[in-house]
Amino acid sequence: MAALSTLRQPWVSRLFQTAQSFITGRKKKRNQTLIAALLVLCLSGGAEVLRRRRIRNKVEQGRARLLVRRNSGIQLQDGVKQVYVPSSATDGAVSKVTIYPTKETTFQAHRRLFLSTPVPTTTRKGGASSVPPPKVKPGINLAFLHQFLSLWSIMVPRVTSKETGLLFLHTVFLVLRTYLSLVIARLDGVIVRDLVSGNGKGFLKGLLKWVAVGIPGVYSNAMIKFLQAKLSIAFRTRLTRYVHDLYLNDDLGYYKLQNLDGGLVGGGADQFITTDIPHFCDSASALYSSLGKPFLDLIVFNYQLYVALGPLAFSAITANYIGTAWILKKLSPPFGKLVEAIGRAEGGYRSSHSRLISNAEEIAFYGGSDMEKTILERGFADLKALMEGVYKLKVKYNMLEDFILKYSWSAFGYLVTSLPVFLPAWGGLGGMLELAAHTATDKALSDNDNAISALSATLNHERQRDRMKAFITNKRLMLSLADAGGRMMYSLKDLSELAGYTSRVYSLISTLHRVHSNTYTRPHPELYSLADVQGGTYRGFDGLRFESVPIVAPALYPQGGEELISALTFELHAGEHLLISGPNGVGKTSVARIVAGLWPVYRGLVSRPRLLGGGESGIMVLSQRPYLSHGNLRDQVIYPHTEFEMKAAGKTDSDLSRILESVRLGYLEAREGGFDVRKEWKDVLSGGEKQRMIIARLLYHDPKYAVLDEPTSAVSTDVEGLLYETAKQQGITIITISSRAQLKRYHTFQLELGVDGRGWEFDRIGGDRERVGVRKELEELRRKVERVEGLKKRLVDVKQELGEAGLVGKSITAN
Ligand SMILES: Nc1ncnc2c1ncn2[C@@H]1O[C@H](COP(=O)(O)OP(=O)(O)OP(=O)(O)O)[C@@H](O)[C@H]1O
Repeated sequence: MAALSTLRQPWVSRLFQTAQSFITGRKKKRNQTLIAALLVLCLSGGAEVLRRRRIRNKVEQGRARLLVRRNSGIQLQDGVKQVYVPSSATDGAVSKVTIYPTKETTFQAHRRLFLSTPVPTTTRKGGASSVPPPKVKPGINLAFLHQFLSLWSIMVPRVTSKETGLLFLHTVFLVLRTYLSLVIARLDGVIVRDLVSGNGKGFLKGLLKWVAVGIPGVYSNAMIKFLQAKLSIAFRTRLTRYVHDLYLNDDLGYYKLQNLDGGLVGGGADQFITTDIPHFCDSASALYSSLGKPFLDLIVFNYQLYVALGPLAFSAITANYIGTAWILKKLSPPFGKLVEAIGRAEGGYRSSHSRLISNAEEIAFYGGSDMEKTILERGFADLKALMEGVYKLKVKYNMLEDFILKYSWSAFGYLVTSLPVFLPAWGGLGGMLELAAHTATDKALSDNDNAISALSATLNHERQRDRMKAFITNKRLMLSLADAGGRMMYSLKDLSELAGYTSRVYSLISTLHRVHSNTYTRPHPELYSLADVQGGTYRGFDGLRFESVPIVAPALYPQGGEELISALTFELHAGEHLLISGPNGVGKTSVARIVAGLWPVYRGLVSRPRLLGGGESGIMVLSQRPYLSHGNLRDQVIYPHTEFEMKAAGKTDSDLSRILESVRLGYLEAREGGFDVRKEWKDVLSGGEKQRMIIARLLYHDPKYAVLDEPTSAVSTDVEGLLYETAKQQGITIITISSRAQLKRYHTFQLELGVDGRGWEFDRIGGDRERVGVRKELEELRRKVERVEGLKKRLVDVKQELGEAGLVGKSITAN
């Protein structure tokens, strides 16, 4: 209590206040200082972060530019790759793209979608069979739905994926646009009403609202187009990466698609990937807005008209839609099929051009431009004829479509909007208003009262204005509805075209899946069918062994292959170099194709090293035609390694210089301006240089075994010896495919193919059998020489006899 009373003293409270103000003042100041300090700290921290980020960006940009120049990327965990691509054509800026590979489990899950199309085909007895028809005609049918949904699962893999966000945003703007159309329809009616009734204030207010609605209107229109393009790119990215993962992997899809599987009709895989996928994506993303928006409009506007005009109008509109859709569907040409046919013709025409580009030099040597022109013109004429046919069909269809959708629908629209006026009992809300107005006027007239008559005239006037407003609003709604309906009907055509693209993209992916999973199930009577591969390959053998393996040239599935060599058997170990020889076309290169897994092992067993490439457990196959890749000089030596892999393997540019030196290509680095220079190497290097470059590649990868197909046909004999010696010194066991007998000296064994047709002989060079063979050949030659000597002697004798008889002139000599 005493303490309390002390506190109540005025001087105490004054002191307390002074202290408090001092403290709060100090506190305020301190707080201010603290805030200022914090602000300075934040600002300087932020500036530092920005500075570091700028430096990091600069370093990263520098490194990225280097990677772009060096044709390389960064390999992350789980096969994730980071590549850099130029993002601006002018300032050399690059942007980072992270590519996630498709998981094997995803492919497995998708197989059931792409390898068996569950199209129910009801048999006559009523039973259902789910066997997929080999080729369903593209069109709006169940197969299309299945194909589209299968592709959709690739384009939008998860609910949480980016594409779902884009679709959602797209939908938001579509709804917004529909809402704005509704607002505009109402506003239109109000403005006309105010104009007719001379209500200036209301008219101006209406105009202002009209302009205000325009701003979100144009924004939503622009966004719809933008999001449609974004969607198309997003779909294309997903599909292209998926296809790349199936196309370019260890299963050699890119080879098998052309040489073993006949699933792709009309154009090569390039046409499908670069043309059909984009067409499909554009068409799919456009369809979402061209179908989604009118669909939404139909629901909203129909409801509005139902309220305004009544159930009769609604039923008439619905019947009109169904009737129109039925007529158009009945009379429309098969757009899906036509699109597919055009795609096929485009593919053929394009592949003729690609062939011309890749064989330009050979064709130029022959002066074959006339022949090539004929081929190209024929291809284009096919395409043109097809396109003209399609456009002719489209003209008729467009006339019918326009007449129905524009003229007959407008007339129908007027009819429906007049319902409340002429048939008020059937005219919904509008009709009810009309009826109410009628009753009021009639009452006024029957009352015969002047004041009420005047009121009735005003009511009449009012009714006319409302009628005008209702008519304008309903007419606009009808126009929007007709537009929406029209777009729905037009999109029937788009849908058919989409079906055509869908069919092509689906056939690409299902063929790739079939190659990837080796699913050839259709039974076939042929002996060597892809559905009847009984042999196998064991990867992990230190050497090369064939056990009763027939060499079979495959035909496109479902046809069977042709046997070239029967049941080949031989075994080879490290250090035993083999020469495979035989006449042209007998199947020498085919042995390499089987080793590399390009062709199937129909019967028997092939055992080979584990990897197809360099290193202790690798076998490398170098083809007859030297392949030079896109990229710089370094890439030619290290192919198929990237620079990143080269560094990971502990190799440097000076190692490459040494290798080039050893194949007598040391001058290239200086002549071409270093390892980073990019050129079209297949045009820059001569035939011999190309072959030496391929040997350099072999020395770089340093495999334990190497199959070389005619590796030195274009190099001089001294270089040939040097190349073989260098490769052997490196410990590479060489299997050469060549019919040149002088290569025997570099090999231990010889495999002769085509002995008595499909036979073969495997023997040690200089071995007993060969020695016996050579001896036999020598004896044969000796016998022939003896016979020649005998003939010569006989000739001299005959001449002598004839001379003595005086029958022959002096012109005959012994020679
Ligand atoms: N992709 C293929 N599909 C079907 N048959 C093929 C294919 N490639 C080659 N052939 C055929 O297989 C046979 C053997 O071809 P291969 O290339 O193995 O002959 P080769 O003995 O190496 O001939 P060359 O000495 O002329 O190089 C030839 O008749 C050829 O026409």
